[in-house]
Amino acid sequence: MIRFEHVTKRYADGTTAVDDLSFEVAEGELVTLVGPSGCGKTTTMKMVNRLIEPSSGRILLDGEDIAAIDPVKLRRRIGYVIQQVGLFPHRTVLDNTATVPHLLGWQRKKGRERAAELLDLVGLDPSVYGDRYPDQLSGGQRQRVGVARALAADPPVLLMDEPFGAVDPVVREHLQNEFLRLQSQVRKTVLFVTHDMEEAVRLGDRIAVYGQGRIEQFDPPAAVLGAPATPYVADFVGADRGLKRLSVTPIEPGDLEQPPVVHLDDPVARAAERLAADDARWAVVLDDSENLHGWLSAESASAAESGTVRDHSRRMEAWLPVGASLKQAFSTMLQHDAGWIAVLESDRFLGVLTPARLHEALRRSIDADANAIPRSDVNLETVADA
Ligand SMILES: Nc1ncnc2c1ncn2[C@@H]1O[C@H](COP(=O)(O)OP(=O)(O)OP(=O)(O)O)[C@@H](O)[C@H]1O
Repeated sequence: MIRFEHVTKRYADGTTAVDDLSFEVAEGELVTLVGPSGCGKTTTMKMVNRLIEPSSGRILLDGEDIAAIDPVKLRRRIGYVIQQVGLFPHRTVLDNTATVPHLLGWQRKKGRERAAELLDLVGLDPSVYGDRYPDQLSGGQRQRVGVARALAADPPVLLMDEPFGAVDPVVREHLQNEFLRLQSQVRKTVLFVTHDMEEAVRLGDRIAVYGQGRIEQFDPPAAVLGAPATPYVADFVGADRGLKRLSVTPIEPGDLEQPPVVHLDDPVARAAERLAADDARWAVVLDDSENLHGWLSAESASAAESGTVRDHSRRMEAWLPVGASLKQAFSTMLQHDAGWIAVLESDRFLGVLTPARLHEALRRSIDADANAIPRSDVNLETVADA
């Protein structure tokens, strides 16, 4: 979709901002460009919509050399979101969002309808926010309007230059999650500039890690974290990359522990025997449809004199779908102050993740990436401590 072929940008003062860059971004892919200040990320991005012209090399959009496309027409195919959102202060949120449809000559009504639809999509109720002016919004809300505006004419490509850089970390994480949800619906081809590795890892299908004017590594997040291509990348990714990996490592069925399982209508005495036989401290409780209900402790089962599991079990709120990240698992454990969480596929109970299993999964994933083998093939005995 976007292809850089040996692109170099040398500014008039002799600064080489980008040096012989070649890479390709597939349709519907989100690539994050990450690197220290001044390494050429913004220059790379601005060459795509011809705000900056390359000194040599060429850039293709859908196979077409962009040098041959009229810049104004080109920019209509490319949404652009920047940190200083650049909303028009004297226009309402709705009118700001409809800017591009308006420039494209859409009828006013159609443009405003589309704008309202997009505000809704980015989580701003148009009937509440549509008639406000930009200075009547929070920073996070203004960023959302910026994203809605960039999407208004439904461009296939989005360029985003530190779009969430100016908001506090909590709002930022919220915007990132919303943006991921949005992207799963609209599937744009996205170049996303950030200098925050955590953001690059959370959002990118692939990450381009920049050194001075060059890409040092161009890989999916797990590979960048697990197998940094050069000492520079390892250094940039940081010593806490094990921690960052949590957000890109999914829970797999092989990570789970299988405690005893009992059912709601089982006599509690039988459940107690089962727990004693397995020498287990607790059992998972399922209902008739094999859906998770909660748990039963060995202590309350053996103390019970009569009744069914239903009478002595407790509900379990801490669960996640298989495929959720280890970071979500960790955070769910903390939130519920739980020593384990249930992992489900649709509604079906698959097993439980404990802190020890979580740590094992993390160690396995590091070794799997370093040796390019599946996680299930990793022999933990031979894995060095993460
Ligand atoms: N108009 C210009 N003239 C001369 N040098 C420039 C110009 N614009 C950018 N540069 C230089 O080119 C290099 C790359 O700049 P660029 O803005 O692409 O970096 P960046 O990675 O986006 O940095 P940041 O994260 O700080 O925005 C820097 O050394 C910068 O000083």
